[in-house]
Amino acid sequence: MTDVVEIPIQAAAADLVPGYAHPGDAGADLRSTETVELAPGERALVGTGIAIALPEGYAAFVVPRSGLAAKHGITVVNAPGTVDAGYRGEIKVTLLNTDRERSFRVEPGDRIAQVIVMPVSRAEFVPVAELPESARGTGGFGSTGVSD
Ligand SMILES: O=c1ccn([C@H]2C[C@H](O)[C@@H](COP(=O)(O)OP(=O)(O)OP(=O)(O)O)O2)c(=O)[nH]1
Ligand SMILES: [Mg+2]
Repeated sequence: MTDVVEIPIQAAAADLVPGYAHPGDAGADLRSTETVELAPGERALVGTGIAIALPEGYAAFVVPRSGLAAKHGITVVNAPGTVDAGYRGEIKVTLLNTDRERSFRVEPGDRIAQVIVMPVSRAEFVPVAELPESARGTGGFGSTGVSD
């Protein structure tokens, strides 16, 4: 059993409290409080009816559900959406329908995305004249090859 982080939550209804489907799951599902019809290519900011108080040193990340993505082309525009520890507002999900032909309808109570709680470091960015060398150096964006 890994550490469990206790997170105070205010939920508009008890069934909106995010739940893990299985022991060991990283993502807890977020539910919609709204009815939304997403036309092909359309996006919407969808309420989840919850607000949380993350401990300092943690963040929560709003990410898509793979089933909605694979079957319906539903994703989260800004994935991973970042919920800061100090944020006390309602967590919202920027849902996007990437399907070119089919609309997607969200009903209240539907599981629209998931949230992952993680410890995060706070950085101090220190300007320097030279960065330390590394094996990768400045190579990126496909420098090791793209297709194989
Ligand atoms: O998917 C998301 C992403 C963010 N937020 C909330 C929590 C987060 O702490 C706040 C601000 O997010 P972010 O910093 O990504 O947005 P911004 O456009 O930079 O807004 P701000 O100027 O308020 O920081 O919005 C959500 O509810 N859902
Ligand atoms: Mg910001």
